[in-house]
Amino acid sequence: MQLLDGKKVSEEIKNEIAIDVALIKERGEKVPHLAAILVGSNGASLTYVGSKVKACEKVGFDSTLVSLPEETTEEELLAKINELNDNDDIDGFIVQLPLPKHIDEQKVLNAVNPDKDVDGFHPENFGRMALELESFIPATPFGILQLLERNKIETKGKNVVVIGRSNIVGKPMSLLMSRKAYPGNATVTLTHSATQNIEEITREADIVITALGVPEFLKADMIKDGAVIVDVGITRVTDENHPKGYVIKGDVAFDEVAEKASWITPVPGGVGPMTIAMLMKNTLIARERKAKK
Ligand SMILES: Nc1nc2c(c(=O)[nH]1)N[C@@H](CN(C=O)c1ccc(C(=O)N[C@@H](CCC(=O)O)C(=O)O)cc1)CN2
Repeated sequence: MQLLDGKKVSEEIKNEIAIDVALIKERGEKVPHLAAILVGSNGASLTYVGSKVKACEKVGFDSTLVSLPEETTEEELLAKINELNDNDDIDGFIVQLPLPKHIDEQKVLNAVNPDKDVDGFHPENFGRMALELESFIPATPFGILQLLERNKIETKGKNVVVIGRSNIVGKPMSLLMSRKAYPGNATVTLTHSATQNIEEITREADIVITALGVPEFLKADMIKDGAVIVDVGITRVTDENHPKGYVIKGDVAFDEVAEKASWITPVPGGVGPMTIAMLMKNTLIARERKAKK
């Protein structure tokens, strides 16, 4: 078994971005500027947004964190989004998900200017991605593509099984793996909560990408020998013996699955850090596209 090391690959990508930023500075141009909107104080979201701000510092971007209280209304959030849409200094921005239940998530994502939508969640970007046109690719699927490509994993003609149909990971991932370009050109099965006998489907997979959020869902007897396993799950499970009070569990029963897999992502240190690195990449792309206009 070989590790699909997201920590290592994400550092490589951030170093490459930092070199590009140094060149931007040398030319006397403005460095990319990412803004993040966080509504409420969900512990995991605070961590992720903190990692995004730290990554901006590392690669040399400007960053702005907009923290809004849990009680923020949909109208107030939409007003903030319009402000960022109109602010020429901001190249790209994200709205950290999930949002509090009283806010309509899709309505909010629809309000982001597609040119600044570095999460790739706006319907225009999603549609363009599906049509294999230039678009922003959501950071987690983009990160998985990079992990496969940089480890030279063959995908053409392979059976890929995606578990989970979220708009952030499962749906875009299934579209990307079925597109013509590498990594892709695979035969894709998108499974979800209504899928029956899922183990019969996963056992046929050359590559399993699981984004379910159920700790240790994928067991060794559900995969075939030599399969590539990509674990997107990051569930916080309470553990009073741990200094943080929780441990992070993936969707994969790592030890037993690793014995059968050819490649596997660890959790933590797999897909998570790639998500952050690819958000940086999308922000750089947003800046470059704007500079060309
Ligand atoms: N607007 C968005 N919201 C959310 C996204 C997203 O891409 N855009 N994805 C997830 C959360 N997420 C980024 O926002 C994210 C999740 C996990 C990690 C990560 O590095 N995880 C570490 C463990 C960190 C920890 O919990 O201590 C790892 O896997 O090694 C980064 C980003 C939902 N919301």
